[in-house]
Amino acid sequence: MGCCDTPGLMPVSEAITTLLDNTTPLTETEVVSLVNAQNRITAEDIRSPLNVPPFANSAMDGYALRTSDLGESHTLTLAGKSFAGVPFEGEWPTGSCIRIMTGAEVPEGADAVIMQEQTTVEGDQITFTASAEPQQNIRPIGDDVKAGDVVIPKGTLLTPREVPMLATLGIADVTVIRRPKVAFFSTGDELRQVGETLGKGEIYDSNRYTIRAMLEKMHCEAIDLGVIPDCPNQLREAFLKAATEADVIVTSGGVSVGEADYTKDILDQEGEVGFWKIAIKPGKPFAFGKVKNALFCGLPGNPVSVLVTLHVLVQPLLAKLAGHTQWQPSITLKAKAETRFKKAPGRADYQRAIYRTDENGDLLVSTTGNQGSGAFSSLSLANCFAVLEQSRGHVEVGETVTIEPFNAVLN
Ligand SMILES: Nc1nc2c(c(=O)[nH]1)N[C@H]1C(S)=C(S)[C@@H](COP(=O)(O)OP(=O)(O)OC[C@H]3O[C@@H](n4cnc5c(N)ncnc54)[C@H](O)[C@@H]3O)O[C@H]1N2
Ligand code: MOO
Repeated sequence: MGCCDTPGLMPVSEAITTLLDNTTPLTETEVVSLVNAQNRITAEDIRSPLNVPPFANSAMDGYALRTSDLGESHTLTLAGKSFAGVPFEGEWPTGSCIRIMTGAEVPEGADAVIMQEQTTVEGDQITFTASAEPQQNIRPIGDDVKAGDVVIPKGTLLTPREVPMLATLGIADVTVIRRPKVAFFSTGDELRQVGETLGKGEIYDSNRYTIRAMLEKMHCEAIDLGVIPDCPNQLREAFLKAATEADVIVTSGGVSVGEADYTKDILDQEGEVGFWKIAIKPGKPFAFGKVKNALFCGLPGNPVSVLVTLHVLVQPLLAKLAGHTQWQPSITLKAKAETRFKKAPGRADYQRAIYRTDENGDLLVSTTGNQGSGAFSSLSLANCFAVLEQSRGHVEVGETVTIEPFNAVLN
């Protein structure tokens, strides 16, 4: 145990390492058409079947010529036209030039294109008002991609930065890794569905909405098993059903030490507990383990704890399971505190905060208010987490704070 560790609580970095060490990437693949390939992960290196561009073409509307033909007069005779899709074919004599459009194939022998703004035209006599460097305004064959190059490596998430690239290569079908199946349920006798009327002591089940929304943003197949009451037998059944249907089980609630907190006991009975309790706030009683072949992530019931533990702990696990090899945690930046941040040493706090750039370009960060584990309203005001290190106490105005801008999953 290091100097700043808290007895019984695993440091966040160690918890993430353990989660990843227990996660084996999926290997089953499926073929999807390119229109359905967004948000999928490539199962193999994708090599280009062609050069891009596939032929030398013009970057400008103008005239293709041989620079050696530009004599003292700078005037050449028009000998033909090359349009995108309708290239010039045939011979063009010395001393002539070819009208060419952007994207059109450069005629054999031409070594430059002069843009039409740098010409005067009289009948078929084209006078060039600027000189030309060899290869000027010509996009050579294979300038962007060479045939046979690996364009998209295995394990890449296909986004608007990759899908059009595959279209450019003429690739209609993509072999991708199957999506992780994640079964989830909430636990608690107090939980009602939205649309129902609340009785005494009851609240709405919001955690399943958090879990579903984040799983979908993480491109998983989300299997909603509903709300399970605080009843050991029903919980046991839900555990076993989830384990047969999914690669990962995510639950909310019942992982603390209360008399109706059965989740960890059932994990212990039906599977194995990997670890329990992390030095994180919110999210301390997070439980990790296995039920049959499924990984198990037991999130604490408090609504902000659910979002934070999904983000900090479950997200890396799912990225690895999904076979996403380039996945990185969100970037962190340093910002100056504009407000005080209340904190007790002992756990790493993920506080809801808002950062901005001041007139000097410096990053500033302030709290969005109530940091209680159930206070969800301060989340929608926030654009980042203020990540306050485990050993740290209160942060005073002017001190430096590590911030983690919300990534695509939370935006
Ligand atoms: N004696 C101790 N008590 C508590 C400890 C502790 O160490 N010793 N830890 C506290 C911490 S930290 C957390 S976090 C919570 C986690 O408890 P559970 O995971 O057992 O969660 P529940 O008790 O079931 O619920 C906590 C809270 O969240 C509400 N909740 C639960 N599910 C939902 C849902 N689906 N949607 C909305 N809200 C939900 C629930 O009503 C409770 O208010 O334990 C502390 N206690
Ligand atoms: O860890 Mo709990 O999530 O602080 O409230």
